[in-house]
Amino acid sequence: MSQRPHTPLLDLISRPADMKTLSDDELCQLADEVRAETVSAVSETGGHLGAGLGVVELSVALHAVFDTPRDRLVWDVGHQCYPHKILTGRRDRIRTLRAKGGLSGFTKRSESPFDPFGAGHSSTSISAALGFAVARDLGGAPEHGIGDAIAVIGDGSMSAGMAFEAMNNAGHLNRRLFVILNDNEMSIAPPVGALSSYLSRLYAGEPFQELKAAAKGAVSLLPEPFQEGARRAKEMVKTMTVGGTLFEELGFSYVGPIDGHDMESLLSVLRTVHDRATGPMLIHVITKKGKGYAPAEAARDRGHATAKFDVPTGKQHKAPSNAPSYTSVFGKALVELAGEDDKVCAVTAAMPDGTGLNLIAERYPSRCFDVGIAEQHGVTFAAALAAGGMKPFCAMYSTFLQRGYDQVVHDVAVQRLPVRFAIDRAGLVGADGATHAGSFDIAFMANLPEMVVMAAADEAELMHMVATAHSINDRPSAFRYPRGEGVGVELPEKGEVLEIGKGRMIQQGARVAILSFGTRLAEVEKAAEALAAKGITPTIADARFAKPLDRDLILDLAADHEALITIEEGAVGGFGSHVAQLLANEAIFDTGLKFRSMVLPDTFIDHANPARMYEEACLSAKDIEAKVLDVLGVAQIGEKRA
Ligand SMILES: Cc1ncc(C[n+]2csc(CCOP(=O)(O)OP(=O)(O)O)c2C)c(N)n1
Ligand SMILES: CC(=O)[C@@H](O)[C@H](O)COP(=O)(O)O
Ligand SMILES: [Mg+2]
Repeated sequence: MSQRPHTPLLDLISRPADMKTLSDDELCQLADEVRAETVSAVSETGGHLGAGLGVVELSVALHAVFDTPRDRLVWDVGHQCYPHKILTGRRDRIRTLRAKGGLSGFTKRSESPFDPFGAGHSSTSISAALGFAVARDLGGAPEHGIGDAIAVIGDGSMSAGMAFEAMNNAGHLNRRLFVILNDNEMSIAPPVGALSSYLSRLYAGEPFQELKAAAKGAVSLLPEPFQEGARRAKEMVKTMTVGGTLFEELGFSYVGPIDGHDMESLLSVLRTVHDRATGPMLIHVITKKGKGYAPAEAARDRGHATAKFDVPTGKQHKAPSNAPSYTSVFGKALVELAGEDDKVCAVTAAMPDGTGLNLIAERYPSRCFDVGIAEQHGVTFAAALAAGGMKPFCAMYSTFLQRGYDQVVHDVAVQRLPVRFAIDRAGLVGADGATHAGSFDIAFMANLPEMVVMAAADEAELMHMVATAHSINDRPSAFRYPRGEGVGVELPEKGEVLEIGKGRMIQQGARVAILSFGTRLAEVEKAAEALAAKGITPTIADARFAKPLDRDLILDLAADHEALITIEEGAVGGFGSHVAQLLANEAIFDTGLKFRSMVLPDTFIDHANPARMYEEACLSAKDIEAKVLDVLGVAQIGEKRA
């Protein structure tokens, strides 16, 4: 970080309009201050650091040149938006990032008019910016009007099909639209794929001053001093095997590559394109993830995400762990299986470390596939691996699997192919908030014919479910487990193959039975302790399977108890709904059984730590205890939590 003494300019900037009077030198100074403020804030909050540090100059330059919020600036994923938040009236709350009641870690429409489109999942920005451009041209938002539409998308996010669907449409619609390709040669992990290699080839070995404006019209859009270099670059590009850049072939004018940390280049190119562009334009900006903060620049993930840390050393303050994470238990179990069975293979969509597949990638690299941010392709690719005789484990976060859902239905389930879905980050995930919550997978997987759906109650159960999924060769299966540490149970040497569709009894009690699906079981057991003190001993069972249901277990529990309560870390439509359907169809409600289903509330829950989120969702031990007392008609002393 620059150490030069200066009068703090950031104190004078409460919104981008305040930047309009700053000189270019002052904008450079402002960028240094924004970088220091970003590092300082994230050291206190934790969060996504590296991506934001890489776009500090770009954020300042975009706000200096464009007229936000009238011009709609759309950040892809939104994990790089902290500098943007600092510049757009949220500096006073920047140290509340990702905490309950604080700023979101992503862009969010309800938070600020400077966030015209919310994000969290990748590769949506070009579609959104194009939508704004067309709304503008059709006279939308007549009160304030819509000016320009600008998408800022990273090289990793550019690999997704959705980005290309938008480019395809934008090239055809031919509206004035800016796509800034922020190329830092990083995704969360190093980027993979032919597109990544292509982008590198676009600037390999070229000094930045030799701006390659390969598009016919683009040369004239560049500032005078750059035009000669650009002409030469254009000649050079003509000699390449491709006829022009891929982006030009799609109907965009291409400008770049530009050094995204050189404010002078950024400002002059953005001013020129701002003044002269008529159609869609792609500006290729080269940046460094983690730029300007040495510990981030040196980290394997370039500081992509961090816990709170000490600024001078970069040392992160991580709470000591008491148990292995579910992710690592899954990753190790899969490596073991892959050692025993050479048909086992694995697919991740740009999350090798996050899903634990880094372990199999290291040990059996030829059987682990990082397909990039391409969940749809990843699922279909896994389907065909299965059709071709392999045993694929498709490991995705619950929230990102949503993007591959048609492929789950059409390519996997309809064809009854034995893809094993390892669904990580199931349930509420904490600081990433609503966009990343794994709330829907039980519902959207369990409604598919023949799909086997399991949820692990603890990390030993997860090992059994990996083994069980491996053994299912005639249909698809899925097992879900949450973010974070397990409960600390002893791990078996090897996972056991479970009997399909059979749950397990945890405790035999009377009057009320609690049937848990997944890791709420620990809270159920806590609630049972509190209930024991009140003379109530609930029966507790772990369903293990949402599909097929353990009919015998459920019907026995229903027959032997006054009340049956189901609980799961998922939205309505999941496990509890399937149990209710069974009870209704078997006319069990006619017998007077009291049935309650505890699910996530029908609302999107904002970021907080997971325990707080589950309290808000009324799925914690206290809520389970209250539900039992309520269903049994036992009077409760004390107040109900608001
Ligand atoms: C659909 C989807 N899949 C996966 C992710 C997880 N994810 C968040 S950021 C990221 C990497 C993005 O890389 P890039 O766009 O190059 O941005 P950078 O972090 O390099 O600035 C990934 C894989 C996501 N947010 N959305
Ligand atoms: C921005 C994004 O989508 C990812 O970086 C995500 O925040 C990762 O989540 P985990 O921390 O649970 O791996
Ligand atoms: Mg990147």
